[in-house]
Amino acid sequence: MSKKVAILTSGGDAPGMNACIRAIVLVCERSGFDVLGYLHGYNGLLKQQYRELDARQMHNLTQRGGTILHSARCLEFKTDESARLAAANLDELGVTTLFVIGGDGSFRGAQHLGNFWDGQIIGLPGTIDNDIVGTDATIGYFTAIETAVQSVDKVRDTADAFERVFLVEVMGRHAGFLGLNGALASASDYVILPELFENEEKTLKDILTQLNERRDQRGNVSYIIILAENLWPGGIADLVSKLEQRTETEVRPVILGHVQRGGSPVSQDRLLAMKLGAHAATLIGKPITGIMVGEQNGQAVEVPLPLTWEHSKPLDDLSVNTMTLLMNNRYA
Ligand SMILES: Nc1ncnc2c1ncn2[C@@H]1O[C@H](COP(=O)(O)OP(=O)(O)O)[C@@H](O)[C@H]1O
Ligand SMILES: O=P(O)(O)OC[C@H]1O[C@](O)(COP(=O)(O)O)[C@@H](O)[C@@H]1O
Repeated sequence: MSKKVAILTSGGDAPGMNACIRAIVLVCERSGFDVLGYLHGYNGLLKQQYRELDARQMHNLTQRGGTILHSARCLEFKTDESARLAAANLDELGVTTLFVIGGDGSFRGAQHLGNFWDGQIIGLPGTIDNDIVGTDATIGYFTAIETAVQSVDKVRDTADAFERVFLVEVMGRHAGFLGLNGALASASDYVILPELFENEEKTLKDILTQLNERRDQRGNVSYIIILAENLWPGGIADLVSKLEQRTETEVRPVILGHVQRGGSPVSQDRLLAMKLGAHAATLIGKPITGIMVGEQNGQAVEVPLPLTWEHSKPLDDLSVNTMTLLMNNRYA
């Protein structure tokens, strides 16, 4: 009997998930394995909702954003009862390997399932947040930076025309990777990130000092602040109003939101997705389970799932130092 493997995508979708599905399916097909795709994350696993996947369906897929398997959050999957049901459903279909493409929450779900299922479980890091330890980057992160940068470039045009202050909110849940690199690559003026945030007063003072210095030296200037979501205590509207009071000028907010999750994946995400997906498929049937396949320094690595979430992934020093030199601590 030929081996049967399954794939699901879970949590926040990320550009490149389709390229990863394709890589897994193509390698499986070469090896003569059957592949099915569960729909809507862990929901599909609980409801036995799936479709069969073969190489023909993978045509023209790499460049598509989103995920053909759909994604979802599934709170009930946290219960033991759900994990037992999922295990029974996998066994009923004869699935022996499950690939979970998602973020740290999805990996917790995979680990939970592993407590009740004897099959092989392999995670692949798919999230725009890049907040997964054990891999240099996650699938979707580069595209999200690109989208943020293109959006800020456009904001800059109108900000320049009016010499206005803009506050742009980016995603990232609790991680500043997207904010930091989006801010740097768009040559923004100031960035507020969860990892570096001290308090409201200090942040407001820093911004005021920098903006006033700029205005003293150059007259009216445009000024763009990048704000990571879920960070400012009173939300973006509160920061806008505090900045308007203190700068005595209009401040306009822009919330980039889910736009950052969409779009055709950039090459870096396609390549990462293909490399990780293809490598993961070569592990089928080997005595290794409960791991994430990641990339570190150009090498594929296999990392035990708990290590991917036990600690927060730190921002890299080079990016932070560059930001300090060119953005937050540059007054002229
Ligand atoms: N502790 C957990 N136990 C079981 N399942 C979990 C756990 N944490 C998350 N999940 C599952 O993973 C899904 C995605 O997690 P979430 O944190 O929303 O997204 P992401 O995987 O992108 O981080 C959840 O909706 C749930 O189905
Ligand atoms: O789509 P939702 O449920 O509103 O979730 C928004 C969150 O999902 C993300 O886009 C991706 O996060 P995850 O990959 O951890 O799901 C976060 O940046 C954002 O905070």
